[in-house]
Amino acid sequence: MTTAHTNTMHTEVGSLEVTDSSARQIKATIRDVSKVYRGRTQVPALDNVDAHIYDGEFLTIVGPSGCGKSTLLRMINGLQRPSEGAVEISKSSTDRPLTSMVFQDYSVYPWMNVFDNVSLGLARSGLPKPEKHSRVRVWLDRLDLGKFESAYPSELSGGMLQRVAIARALVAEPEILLMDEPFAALDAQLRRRLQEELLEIVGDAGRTVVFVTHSLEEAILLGDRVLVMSARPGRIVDSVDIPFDRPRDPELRKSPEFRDLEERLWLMLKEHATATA
Ligand SMILES: Nc1ncnc2c1ncn2[C@@H]1O[C@H](COP(=O)(O)OP(=O)(O)OP(=O)(O)O)[C@@H](O)[C@H]1O
Repeated sequence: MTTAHTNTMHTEVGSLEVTDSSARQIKATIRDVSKVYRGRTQVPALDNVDAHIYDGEFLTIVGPSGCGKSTLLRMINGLQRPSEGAVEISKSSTDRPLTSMVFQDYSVYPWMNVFDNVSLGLARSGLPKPEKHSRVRVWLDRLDLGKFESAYPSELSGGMLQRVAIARALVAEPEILLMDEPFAALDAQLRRRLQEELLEIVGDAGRTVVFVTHSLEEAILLGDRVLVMSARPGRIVDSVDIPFDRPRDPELRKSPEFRDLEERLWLMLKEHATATA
């Protein structure tokens, strides 16, 4: 059966499904989602993806190149429709957007200064101007951009541009923050710095985040749970809970438990690395 992407909104928090013993509330359900890109050739990108996103969790997604990770994020934020199946998001508030997305390529507007780029996140919020401005300033400070609010993108480094994109996504306080390899274009040092900043930002707030990455280390360091996908057409082959408490010290990456988990995920990826269509 072919069903359109719905982003169904259950407005009553009390109506949320609760399924497991730890009573995690489900924020979104990806129900039997398949996607075939139809052009001169047909590209099956996702095959019957079934998954929950829990309220307040930091979910990371890993999988071989081209397995449909970005496609899945685009289905969650409604940029694309599934060929089959549906994505349902439980909305808890009427004045927050369902999702905001951060991409790998910074996606900031070169003709707007930092302040205006971040303000765009609130363009449809309906908030009065003074409140908008104070919320923008909170996030500029939080992401170390306070001194650069009048600067233009051409004056900023890659790391700062990505901070602008993250601030713009966060200022909107989306129900789900979607991040598609947001640090992939940064050099190793900057990538670590931004990982650490993100750890601090999410550590205290119980935000719902879905984060796609090629880096298993990043997936474990940041995630509460890792979804492992197979090669194209992507399926979910496993969901692995990350057993480390928060706040997390980035030094955690050196521990034997961390390295064991990384090895386990690597073996899973290797097993499912070959495309089947
Ligand atoms: N608009 C499109 N039209 C046709 N094929 C597409 C389109 N977008 C993506 N694809 C194909 O669908 C498959 C999944 O792409 P997608 O970008 O979702 O994978 P990914 O896992 O995010 O890739 P990567 O790891 O390289 O970032 C790939 O084979 C890609 O070439």
